[in-house]
Amino acid sequence: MRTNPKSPFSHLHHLAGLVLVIALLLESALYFSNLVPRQESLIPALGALLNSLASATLGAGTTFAAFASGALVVAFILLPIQHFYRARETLLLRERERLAADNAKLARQAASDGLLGIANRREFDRVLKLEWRRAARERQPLSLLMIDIDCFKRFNDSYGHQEGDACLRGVAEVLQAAAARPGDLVARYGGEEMAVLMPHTDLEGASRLAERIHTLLAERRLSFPDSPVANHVTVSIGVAAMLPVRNANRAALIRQADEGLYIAKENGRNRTAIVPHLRLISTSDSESRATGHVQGA
Ligand SMILES: Nc1nc2c(ncn2[C@@H]2O[C@H](COP(=O)(O)OP(=O)(O)OP(=O)(O)O)[C@@H](O)[C@H]2O)c(=O)[nH]1
Repeated sequence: MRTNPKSPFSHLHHLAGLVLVIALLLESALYFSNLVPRQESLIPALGALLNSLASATLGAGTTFAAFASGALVVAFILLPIQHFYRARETLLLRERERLAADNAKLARQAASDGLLGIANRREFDRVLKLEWRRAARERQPLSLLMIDIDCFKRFNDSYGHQEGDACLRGVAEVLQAAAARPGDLVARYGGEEMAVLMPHTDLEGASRLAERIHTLLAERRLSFPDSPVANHVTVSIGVAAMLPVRNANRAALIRQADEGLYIAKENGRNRTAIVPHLRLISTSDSESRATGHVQGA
């Protein structure tokens, strides 16, 4: 059926349709472009605009028609679209949170030893590098304990590798209980050798921690009747401390603690050997030798 082009109702129809289409396009465009926060719907504002436009130009009857068609558009087009995008947004947010949690878990796994649950060698190297630089910046001492289970080969030979693994876990737990400061790092350095890195700690503080490890281990009494040292699991510990200098060779700290460990083993095991050099170390003197000072446990 053809409509009379001069009929005011026909103009009203076109105008209302045009306004509604523009409203719909505007709402969608704003949604897609992120120009307004998505929590703030424009729908009430657009409804009010439609109403005032219609009543100003066309009178009460047509106001109702505009309001009714606007309400239909809102109910059947705009609200479902809004609902769809909000649901999608929630889904994306959850997915992002899940990915962040997965990434954190993967990073933790990559940094820790699968058997002992303490930091692995890679993480130790990473943290040593960072702490060395920080200590140089803050002119603070950095200490290191190198810890080795005594006669562990005999332990494995006597009780088997599974018991050996349990023993390693027990020692790692003792180290974690002893190194209680938030900055301390307990790591598996390799095989049955573990390390504790202590920022802001001098030789005296590090030696106290070494003694605490011997005491806690004796209290824990991890059974080792075949040990030639004691009838429980014991460790030997090398202690070193330095005042690092940026760009200096941090391997010197490891070398010094290793030297202490060697001396502790040589002197009968189940003891601590302190390499007593709290000194500024530079690239040139990093090769110089440390002399060992032995302390019984
Ligand atoms: N069960 C178990 N054993 C390990 C692991 N890593 C290294 N070992 C064992 O640790 C033992 C280390 O032995 P050695 O280096 O000879 O030293 P030790 O017997 O502890 O003697 P001292 O260090 O001189 O007291 C070896 O038998 C390794 O097989 C591990 O993850 N699990």
